[in-house]
Amino acid sequence: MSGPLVAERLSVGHDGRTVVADVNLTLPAGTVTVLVGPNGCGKSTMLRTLAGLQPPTDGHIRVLGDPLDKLSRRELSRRLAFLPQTPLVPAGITVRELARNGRYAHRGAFARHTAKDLEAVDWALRVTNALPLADKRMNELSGGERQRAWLAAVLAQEANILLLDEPTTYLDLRYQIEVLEVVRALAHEYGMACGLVLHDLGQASTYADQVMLTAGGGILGQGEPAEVLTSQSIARAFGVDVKVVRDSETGGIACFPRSSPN
Ligand SMILES: Nc1ncnc2c1ncn2[C@@H]1O[C@H](COP(=O)(O)OP(=O)(O)OP(=O)(O)O)[C@@H](O)[C@H]1O
Repeated sequence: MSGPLVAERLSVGHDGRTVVADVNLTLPAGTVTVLVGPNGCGKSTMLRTLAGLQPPTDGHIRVLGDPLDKLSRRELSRRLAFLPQTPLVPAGITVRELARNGRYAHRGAFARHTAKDLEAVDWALRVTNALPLADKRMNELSGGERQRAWLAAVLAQEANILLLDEPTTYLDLRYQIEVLEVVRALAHEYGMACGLVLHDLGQASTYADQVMLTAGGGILGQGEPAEVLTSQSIARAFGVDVKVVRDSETGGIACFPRSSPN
């Protein structure tokens, strides 16, 4: 499979210690890929490595055909946008200013914003339903509003690839759905390659075109949610005995515990 983001025989980790080994992964254009797995299995490490924020312990990553480690920070930012779990908010900044900062990769450090920059910012604010928040300061927003503002900022970057680390954390159900609907639209309507980490297997199976199940230092399954997220694979990955019920309309699953974890 080809795609804007391709990793071959990728191993990731920290301080020379490999956390996930030997992964082949493609994020195709126009699809949502969701990484799931137990706490500490290496999902964030994987995403940060794919985003170029830390080097792999082994293997190769290509971004739009070019080796990631050969791209300048600015060139990489034009191709790939990353939203970490807890991004730091610059003091006193408004939502529109934050989104404008997302245009950094498209202009010089001291250059003025062009009409194209302003257009991209407006588009990003509109798509994320953040236009009504545009002139509010980030520190005046609720968690859900702030998350939409961050999403607008990474969208304003107009990258081909979007990586989001647990974008639904701290959000109530409505905002979780809203963020996931935006991500799905970005993939299916705008052709972006979206990769995100989620803990909720129901949401992962509903919104993912492909799922990657990580545990025990490797990949237990990769493919369509219905193939990957079974009671057997969930038992192996999470050490829990669950009955998996699939909703025929949405493809989403619900997990019902059959016994307590030991
Ligand atoms: N900066 C770091 N330095 C050293 N080890 C780290 C660092 N960050 C994470 N780790 C370790 O790497 C492993 C994987 O962590 P990671 O955060 O990638 O897991 P995760 O699957 O995202 O977990 P969670 O679901 O809890 O967010 C863990 O053992 C963790 O302790």
